[in-house]
Amino acid sequence: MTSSFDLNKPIAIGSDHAGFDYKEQLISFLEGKGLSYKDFGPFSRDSVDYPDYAHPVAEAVESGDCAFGILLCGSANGVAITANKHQQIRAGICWGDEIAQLVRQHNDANVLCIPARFVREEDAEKMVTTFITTPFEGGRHANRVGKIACS
Ligand SMILES: O=C(CO)[C@H](O)[C@H](O)[C@H](O)COP(=O)(O)O
Repeated sequence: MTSSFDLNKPIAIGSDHAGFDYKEQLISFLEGKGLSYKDFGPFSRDSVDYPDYAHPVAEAVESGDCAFGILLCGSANGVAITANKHQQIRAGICWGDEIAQLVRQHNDANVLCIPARFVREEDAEKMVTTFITTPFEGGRHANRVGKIACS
C-alpha cells in the first residue's frame, strides 16, 4: 500500500467502549493488509472515559513512535477534542470517504477520528484505506496548516 505515512512504524489505534467493536474490526482489517499497529485499548466493552485512550494515541503519534493514529468513540467528538489538545496533532472527524480524502489533502491530518455510532463498518474500513493512501496536497494548504499550532 503506497502512503506518505511511514508504514514501517505501527499505526496507533484506540477507542472508548462505544468504539470498541469497530476498533477490533479495524485491527483485523489492518492485519489483513499486513499493516502493523499498536492497540492502546480499551480491551473490553466496559464503559470507559475516552481521554484515557485518546491522549496515549496522540502522544504516540506526536512523539513519532507511531505513523499516524485512528481513534473511535460514539460521535468521534470526544476523542477528536482530546487528541487536538496536542500541539502536533491534527485530528479530523470523518464520516465518509470524501471527508477522509479531504482531511488528508487539505489538513494533513495525522489522526483519523471515526464516529462508530454513525457510520457503517465497511465505510470505516474504506476511510482507513483512503486516509492511509491520500497524500497532503501542500501549496496553499501548507500555509494554513502551518498556522494551526499555537506554539
Ligand atoms: O465522547 C463522546 C461524545 O463526544 C463519545 O461519543 C462517547 O463515546 C459517548 O459520549 C459515550 O456515551 P455513553 O452514553 O457513555 O456510552
